[in-house]
Amino acid sequence: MMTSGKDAGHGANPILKVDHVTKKFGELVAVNDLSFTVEKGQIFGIAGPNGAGKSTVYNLITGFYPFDGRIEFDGRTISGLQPHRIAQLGISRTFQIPQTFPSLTVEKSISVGNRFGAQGRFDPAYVEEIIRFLDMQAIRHQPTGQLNLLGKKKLMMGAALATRPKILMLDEPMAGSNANEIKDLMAFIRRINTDMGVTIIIIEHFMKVLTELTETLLIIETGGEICCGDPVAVTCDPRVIECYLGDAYAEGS
Ligand SMILES: Nc1ncnc2c1ncn2[C@@H]1O[C@H](COP(=O)(O)OP(=O)(O)OP(=O)(O)O)[C@@H](O)[C@H]1O
Repeated sequence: MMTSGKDAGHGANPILKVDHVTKKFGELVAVNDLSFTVEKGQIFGIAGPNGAGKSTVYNLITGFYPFDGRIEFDGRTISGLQPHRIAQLGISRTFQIPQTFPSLTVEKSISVGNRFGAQGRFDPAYVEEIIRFLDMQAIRHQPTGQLNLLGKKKLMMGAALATRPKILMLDEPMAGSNANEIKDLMAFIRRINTDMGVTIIIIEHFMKVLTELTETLLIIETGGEICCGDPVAVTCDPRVIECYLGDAYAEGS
């Protein structure tokens, strides 16, 4: 079903509402009166050309910059809160280039995430659960700097999950991965959503990943919405083909 992200707040069970949000860097309008709603339990995709404002949207949700408009998470306004406070309320994110502490072991890295999310309290049983979920029991004492790219990506998601988020925001998780790794990561992301019950927002350039994985897809350009709705319908939208996908994609799909 094709809807508009502007219908913010009309979903059955919203967990995140971005409501008329604008962010300017000097004269540059990076995010322009953008509204969208993410439903609890969803995998929600965001795509658009380079410089469209996708990462800035993540930075606004996670509290890195002040902005105009309002963001509501799980029934409360989070606009203006500090990043660590937003993280502790239950929004966690990963980065396109895996950010790990190279000299820390797998187990310690997951523990750091757990301590941070629980504001210093530590739950070793939950750390154990995450290590099992990652299938990293055999390499728990290995420094994360020795992991391959796929391992680092999963470890970064595991450390984020150790904070016990309600929403996990992934920034181009497939970047630099081959076809087999993409398949593996897609299955892993599905398990985070279904087995752990975590709502997921994913920025990605691989449209096949978005059409297979997401339930709702938002396309933005120059900071504003182009369209939002069922991912297959969105990729057939002439405005999306014109501004982002190009005719070659439309002919090949
Ligand atoms: N801290 C900043 N200061 C000034 N301009 C910024 C800042 N962060 C982003 N921008 C600008 O805002 C616009 C949106 O950038 P953003 O990184 O959000 O786009 P994006 O869609 O994530 O792009 P990409 O797909 O290339 O990662 C760009 O023109 C960028 O140069």
